[in-house]
This record gives sequence, C-alpha cells and structure tokens, in this order.
Amino acid sequence: MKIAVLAGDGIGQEVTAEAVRVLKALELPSLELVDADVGGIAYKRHGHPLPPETLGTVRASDAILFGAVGDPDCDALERHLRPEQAILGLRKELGLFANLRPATVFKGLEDLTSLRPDVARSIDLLIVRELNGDVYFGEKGMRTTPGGLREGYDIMSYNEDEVRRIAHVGFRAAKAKGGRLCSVDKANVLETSQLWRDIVIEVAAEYPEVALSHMYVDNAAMQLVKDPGQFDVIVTGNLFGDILSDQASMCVGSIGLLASASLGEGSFGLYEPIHGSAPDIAGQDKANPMATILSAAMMLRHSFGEEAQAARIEAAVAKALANGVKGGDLGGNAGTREIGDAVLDNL
Ligand SMILES: NC(=O)C1=CN([C@@H]2O[C@H](COP(=O)(O)OP(=O)(O)OC[C@H]3O[C@@H](n4cnc5c(N)ncnc54)[C@H](O)[C@@H]3O)[C@@H](O)[C@H]2O)C=CC1
Ligand SMILES: CC(C)CC(=O)C(=O)O
Ligand SMILES: [Mg+2]
Repeated sequence: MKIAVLAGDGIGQEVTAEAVRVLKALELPSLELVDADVGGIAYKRHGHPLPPETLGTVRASDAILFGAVGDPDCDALERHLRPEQAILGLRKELGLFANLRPATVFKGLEDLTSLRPDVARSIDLLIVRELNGDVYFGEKGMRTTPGGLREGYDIMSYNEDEVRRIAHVGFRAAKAKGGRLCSVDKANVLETSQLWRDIVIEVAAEYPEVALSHMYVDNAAMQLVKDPGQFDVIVTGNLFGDILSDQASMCVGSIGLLASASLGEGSFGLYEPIHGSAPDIAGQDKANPMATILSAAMMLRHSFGEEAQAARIEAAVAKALANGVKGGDLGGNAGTREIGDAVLDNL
C-alpha cells in the first residue's frame, strides 16, 4: 500500500498532514507514505509545478493523497507553469477520467447548511464529474480579432468515447445507489452537450433498472438548492461538475467537508478534497481537514478494498461533528489540528 502524498500549496499542507495522521493511526501493516512536491511549491523548488521526480514517485505508487494547488504568487506565470496545471496534468497523464464527489449531510449539521434544515436533510448525492476532457483540455489561447481586439478562447469538446465511459460510471453508480441518474448538460445551446445527451441515451439501454433524466445545467444549479433530495447521482462534464460540486458543498454545510476520488480503469486513484489552497486562511490553523480525511477514506475503499477501515474513518468524522467539533467554516472555533485530534480520538 504505497501512497504518494502530494500536499501542495496553502491549506493543502495543513489538511494533508491531518489525513496522514489519521492514516498512520490505523496501523495498516503495509502502509508506506512517500512525499513529493507539487504545485506552486514545486515550481519554486524545481522550476515546474509537476516535476519529473514527482511523476516518478506517483507512477511507483498505488494511490495519491492530494492536498491542493494554487498560489497567488504564481498567478502571473505563463499558464503551463501555474500550480493548477499540476492537478490537471496528473488527471490527464494518469487517465483519471472519473471524479466521484459525494455530498451527504452529516447528522447534526442540518441546521448549519445554506439550506433550510428540512431541505438539507434530504441530500444524499453523488456527483460523477468527467475529468479528462471538456473546455479545460481543449485548445486555448489569445488572439487578435480582425478589428484589433484581444480575444481569449478555449475550445469545448467531447468525443463519443469520452462520454460513453463516464456515462457507464454514472449508470453503475446510480444502479448501486438507488436507481436515479440525472445527466446534466446544456444541450439547448451546445453541440458538445447534444452529443453528450445522445450518447448517455444510447448507454441507458444497457441499464434498464436505472431511471435516467436530463437537466440543463442552469436548472440543475437551481434544483440543487430547491430540492437536492431529488438527485441520487448526477453525471456531468468537467466544467459543470466543478461548479455544481462547490455548490453542493454548501448544501451539506461546508466545502471543507467534500471529499473526492479521481479514478481511471484500474484500482489506482487520486484522492483530494474538492476545495483549493484557500490562500485567505492558509497558515492560520483555520482549515477544516475533514474533506481530506474523508478523501483518505475513499482511497482505502476504492484503491485498496479496505471498506472497514474506510467506514471507521467516516464514523470518526461523524462522531467528531456530533460531539460539536466544528471549524470556522461551520460556525465553530476548532482549529485544523484540533479537528484532526478529534477524529483520531473517535477512530
Ligand atoms: N484541486 C485543487 O488543487 C484546486 C485548486 N484551486 C486553487 O486554489 C486557489 C484558491 O481558490 P479559491 O477559488 O479561493 O477556492 P478555495 O476552495 O481554495 O477557497 C474558496 C473559499 O472556501 C474556503 N475554504 C476552502 N477550503 C476550506 C477548508 N478546508 N476549510 C475552511 N474553509 C475552506 C476558503 O477559505 C475560501 O474562502 C486558486 O489558486 C485555485 O486555482 C481551486 C480549486 C481546486
Ligand atoms: C483548480 C482546477 C484545475 C480544478 C478545480 O477547481 C477542481 O477540480 O475542483
Ligand atoms: Mg473546483
């Protein structure tokens, strides 16, 4: 069980340290953790946000525990040198095309979400976000219009195989979870989305037990706060999934609670909180590490088949929250380390 630990920038360092403490406390006999630089810190040390040494470490590992990348000092760099390219590069390079982002409200947090408690109580959602395509990976650049204006462009595209493989992930998840799959697109405007919808409908024929629906992304954003309980699984593209999952985090209380798994064809996976490096609170012991701790649980489940250990971590997080251990993101005053301690105490 060799895990590459890529803590990255800002609160990535702080939250990953707590997840590592939790993993070590499980005393798994074969656990091996190897640190590697990624993001802005890697750029500063090695001249690249995803140095070859880091890729080497990752390729020799069974899974990645990832913190976050992003550093305001690096925002003026050429795009290929910016910290965010590291996470995009890892996802693409390693073929991690399926990003699972569960959003479930923990018992006792129903009053602390951005929704009315009776609405929040119903949320038990999995967002399946495509991670290797869409506008994030299309041709992009700056050009000058015939009229002399500067123009930025980013090409949005999906080919049918890319849609088909993520559709299968969505259908399988929906089958396991409760039977409803909602495919979110913008087929009323975008050709990319029209193909997405056509292919999802094709794939649906293989999953007669799954109730498939389609929703435009603008409506989905609204429905997510109006009645999140209507969704079991949402399958959507890279951009829409990125946005809707940040929104879903506030339906369960905080972005500091949402974990994720990025998977490819095999057991290898990258596990990270859905949030970024949060420069506004970095280095202040204010970050909630629970999303990263829960990502470590997803890693044990998906990459190593350690269901009991994963459930143990999840139960410890739930108990810590039920005991009132809350960071500033949930209106409490527990620090990052204190939250980590509380999870450890409840393991
Ligand atoms: N996967 C990754 O590494 C990601 C990296 N980023 C990068 O992170 C940097 C900051 O981006 P933002 O748009 O500000 O998004 P962000 O997710 O870092 O922060 C958004 C807001 O949520 C708060 N927040 C985030 N995580 C929290 C936690 N664990 N506990 C308590 N509060 C938390 C922050 O303080 C901030 O107010 C940028 O450079 C961005 O590109 C953003 C998202 C994902
Ligand atoms: C920083 C971006 C590359 C990605 C992002 O916001 C995300 O994956 O949630
Ligand atoms: Mg995001």
